[in-house]
Amino acid sequence: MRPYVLINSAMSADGKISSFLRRQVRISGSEDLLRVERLRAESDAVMVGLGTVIADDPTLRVKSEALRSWRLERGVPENPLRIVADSRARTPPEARVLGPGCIVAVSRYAPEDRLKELSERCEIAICGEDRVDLRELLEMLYRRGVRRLMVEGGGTLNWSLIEQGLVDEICVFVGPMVIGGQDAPTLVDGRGFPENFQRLELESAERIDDGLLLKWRVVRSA
Ligand SMILES: NC(=O)C1=CN([C@@H]2O[C@H](COP(=O)(O)OP(=O)(O)OC[C@H]3O[C@@H](n4cnc5c(N)ncnc54)[C@H](O)[C@@H]3O)[C@@H](O)[C@H]2O)C=CC1
Ligand SMILES: Nc1nc(O)c(N)c(N[C@@H]2O[C@H](COP(=O)(O)O)[C@@H](O)[C@H]2O)n1
Repeated sequence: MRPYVLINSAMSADGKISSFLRRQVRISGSEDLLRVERLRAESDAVMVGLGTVIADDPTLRVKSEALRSWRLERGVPENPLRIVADSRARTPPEARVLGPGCIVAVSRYAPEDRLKELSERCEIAICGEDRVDLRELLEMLYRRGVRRLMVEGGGTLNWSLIEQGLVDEICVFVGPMVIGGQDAPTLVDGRGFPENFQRLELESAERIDDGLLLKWRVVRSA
């Protein structure tokens, strides 16, 4: 058993989630950022890949006091669990995502000295041999009570999850800009499908800020 997995992202009109500089680009408008906050607050856990931690240094916490109180009233911690997929335990010790409530998922290849240092700042979950085994990680999260997992990128982690059939829904805000560049990260990077592309079903399309919010359901092949 695994949690319901929702990928949320913001991309430019040409499908990029950042520029070739790989630094955070503000694509979402204020209304979309509020929506993202609500999605976080409604999730049991929020996950990113190491590339996003290094590029954006996200907190992955719920910033709105009202939404944190809303969670507490429901008997859950102020913030969802924060998960980082990081096979070799390279998360910088000063990363803002670390602290109580953060799990760094590593593989058995992660060096002992890195694990020792990181384990002072977060919980460590060992899943997989060479790379984090995402299915194993999701099953572990389910056993810990995670029923709804929000994934906030980036393109490499999104690809691995989609390739392995571990995603149920994709929400993407398409912002009013062109970023361009063949080396700029896109919503889904990795190797890509040569054929038998993952099919999606459009659930809704809504105009928000100066862009479009698209919600897609991932179609399971029979
Ligand atoms: N506009 C948006 O909504 C968002 C944009 N971004 C952007 O995306 C870029 C980062 O994306 P990426 O470099 O693709 O990094 P990523 O965030 O997808 O992390 C990839 C890394 O995760 C680790 N990992 C461990 N196990 C893995 C597995 N089984 N499969 C895949 N990765 C695994 C590896 O170290 C891998 O290099 C940044 O430029 C950031 O600004 C990131 C999140 C959201
Ligand atoms: N929804 C959305 N819109 C954008 O324009 C973005 N650049 C991102 N990036 C993601 O948001 C994370 C920021 O997290 P904190 O607010 O620091 O907790 C960042 O890491 C990306 O995952 N998202």
